[in-house]
Amino acid sequence: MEDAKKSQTKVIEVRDLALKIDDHQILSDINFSIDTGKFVGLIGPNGAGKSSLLRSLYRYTTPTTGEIVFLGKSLCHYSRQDYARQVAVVLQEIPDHFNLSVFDVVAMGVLPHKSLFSAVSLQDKLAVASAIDKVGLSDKTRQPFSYLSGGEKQRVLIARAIVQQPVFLIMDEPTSHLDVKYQIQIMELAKSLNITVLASFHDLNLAGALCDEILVLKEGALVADGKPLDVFNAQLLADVYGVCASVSSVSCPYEGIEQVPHIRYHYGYAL
Ligand SMILES: Nc1ncnc2c1ncn2[C@@H]1O[C@H](COP(=O)(O)OP(=O)(O)OP(=O)(O)O)[C@@H](O)[C@H]1O
Repeated sequence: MEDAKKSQTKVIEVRDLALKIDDHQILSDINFSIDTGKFVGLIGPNGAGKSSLLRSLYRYTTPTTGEIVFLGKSLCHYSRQDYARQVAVVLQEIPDHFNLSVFDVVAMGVLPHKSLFSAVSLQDKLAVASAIDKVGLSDKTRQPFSYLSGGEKQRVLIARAIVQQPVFLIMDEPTSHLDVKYQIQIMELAKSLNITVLASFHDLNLAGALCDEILVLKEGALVADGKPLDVFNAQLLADVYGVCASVSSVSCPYEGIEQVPHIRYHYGYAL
């Protein structure tokens, strides 16, 4: 089974996906796949359907039509627990983990791997402590989660995902509460996990610098996908976001990538 998982080149395939709620067509005709180990950014303006698409992928929402295939098998053939063991989710809304400490919230990451009533082992505790350290919150390990700032809570949820050791990590605007240092740190951390990631972004320069591939949603449809340098251009930014911008190519700090796009917005054009 482990070997079968590793040999899959595609972690996720989305085929002809559409989502309609009441009379509202939220997503239509979505087709894409993500290869193992890729870090993919999902971008698009407010209301484009990014969260709706991600919700379908982590099984919160059932698409109206189409199919999602995870590691070669249709999602409907996975039990909830089996899927939860392999897919971690970090959301922009921060759940209120009433009365739980930072340690307890991060330790929830080991639960999908445990049978009912089995205890958290010493090895689990070390993994939890190590993940808390990685996100820079060791000094807050015993603090109640509810006392943390929005950015600190977000970092705790990333630590929980690290502990879960998923095959696939889905992140819905994970940097929305973070200051610029932690925006970069958290996304670099997600990248360093060397797992397959699909993350939605509003910061296009951050997405362009970090992602192997970009998916662009507009009004519920996938209008572009490819490498950041191929996707980001002035025409696309005008068409999708209605902004005037120029895109240049700059050298990249990350190993294996030579050039990344850099977007410069021109303000005042809408006046
Ligand atoms: N349960 C629902 N019922 C009706 N409409 C919905 C529902 N969920 C989402 N929508 C609508 O679907 C569209 C896409 O919403 P979604 O939250 O997926 O967009 P988004 O790209 O994530 O936006 P943002 O960048 O603002 O977070 C919006 O018009 C939203 O109002």
